[in-house]
Order: sequence, then structure tokens, then C-alpha cells
Amino acid sequence: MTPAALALPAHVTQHRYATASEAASALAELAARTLTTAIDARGSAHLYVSGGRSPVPFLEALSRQPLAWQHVTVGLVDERCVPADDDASNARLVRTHLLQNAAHAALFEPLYESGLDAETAAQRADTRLAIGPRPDLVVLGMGDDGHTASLFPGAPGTAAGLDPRGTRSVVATHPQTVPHARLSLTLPALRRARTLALAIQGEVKRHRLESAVGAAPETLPIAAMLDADLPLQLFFNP
Ligand SMILES: O=C(O)[C@H](O)[C@@H](O)[C@H](O)[C@H](O)COP(=O)(O)O
Repeated sequence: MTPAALALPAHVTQHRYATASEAASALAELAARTLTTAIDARGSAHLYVSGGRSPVPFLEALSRQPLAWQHVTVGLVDERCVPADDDASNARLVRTHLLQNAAHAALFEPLYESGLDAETAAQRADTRLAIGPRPDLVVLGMGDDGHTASLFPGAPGTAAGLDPRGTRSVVATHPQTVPHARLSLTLPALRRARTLALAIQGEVKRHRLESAVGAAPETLPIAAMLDADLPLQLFFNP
């Protein structure tokens, strides 16, 4: 049964599904359409994905989508400051679950350079992204605490990352609730996306997202992504 609509503003387009598998397939189809449209229009496409546990079905479904993957560059919205072969690495997650099947032909741009401290790595990534093209699709997740990318409530670095007038594309954050320093795309960088999607699951996240409407981004960073001038494609399953 399709879940009830979430109490969100009208500019949030809601795609609600009974199961994680259905939601993942639908998001993968949106991604394939978006990337193909970008390639047809500009000859290339740039996709930025999130890490964590819940994106795996989406990444696996997207890897099987038949499109001109050789013209697609895949990036990360955030990363843990760990070696690329660490279980916690989002680069490892993407290499394992997305860069396979048809999508093996895509170009991958990691965010973190192993061995660097978080601040130096953030500056290096910022330099790269600052001159990069607009993302065609950014796919965000959200933690139970309302963090998105690696912009965690109250964490050192998050305020700089949420500054709508900030000039950085990438910041280092140091959340106390997770074991590793992080790199995160900033709000201005995320808002450059031509298409922005958010995929969440379960009632805890449903209520956290609904409570973010009108909330201060410092307390609930996901609130910054609910601005009226930022169309958002929400994918939800219980
Ligand atoms: O590196 C990360 O952990 C993600 O980018 C992060 O922002 C994620 O989207 C949320 O933590 C939700 O994670 P789950 O989907 O595993 O709940």
C-alpha cells in the first residue's frame, strides 16, 4: 500500500512506495532519465550520490540502467576521511555497488585523498569542485538527526557548510556522533544541482523531515534543502 503523503511544502514532489526495492528502482529510473537528458543536451552528465547504508539498493539498480555511462562522471556529496578500502569509505561503497554492470564505464571522482588531514583534503576537493560543472543530479540521504551529506547539527564545520553566501564547495566537518572526520559538499554546492533528490525510509525519518519544515538549518541541516526556490524530488518508503 502506498504510504500517506508527508506534510511537506508543495514544491517537494513526493514519490512514495510500499517497499525499499520499489523506491530504489523508481529513483534509479529518474536518475537514468536525468543523466540521459544531460548527455543529450551537453554531451556529459555529472551525478553526485550519498553514502550510508540505505543507498545500496538504489546504487545497484542504477548500475543496471542502460545509458551512455562513458559520458557520466560520478562524485560524492560527502565522504568519511578514511582510506579508500576502508569499510566506512563512501568511495568503496560506490565502487562496489554502482561502478559495476552497465555503469562500470562511468568515471568516478573520489572526494577524499587518503592520508590527508580533513582540512587539507577539503581544500583540495574544494579547488577541484569550484571549477567543475553544475551537478545534473544530486541524490541526498538524511540521518535520523536531520543531517544531510555530512552537515551534522552543531558539528564543527557545519555552520560554514550551511552558509548560503559561503564561497566554499567543500568543507571538513567533525561530528561527535560518528567515528570519522568528514568532507561535505556545502549548501551552495548542493543547491547548484539541476535536479535534487532526497531518499529517506521509515517513520523516524518521515517525522524528522516533516519537523524540518520552517526549522533552523543549524538545528536540522535538512531544513536548508526544503527552501521554496529549490525543487526537490522526495523518494520515501516505510
Ligand atoms: O556518508 C554518509 O553517511 C551519508 O552521506 C549520510 O549523509 C547519509 O545519507 C545519512 O547518514 C543517512 O544514512 P543511511 O541512509 O544509512 O540511513
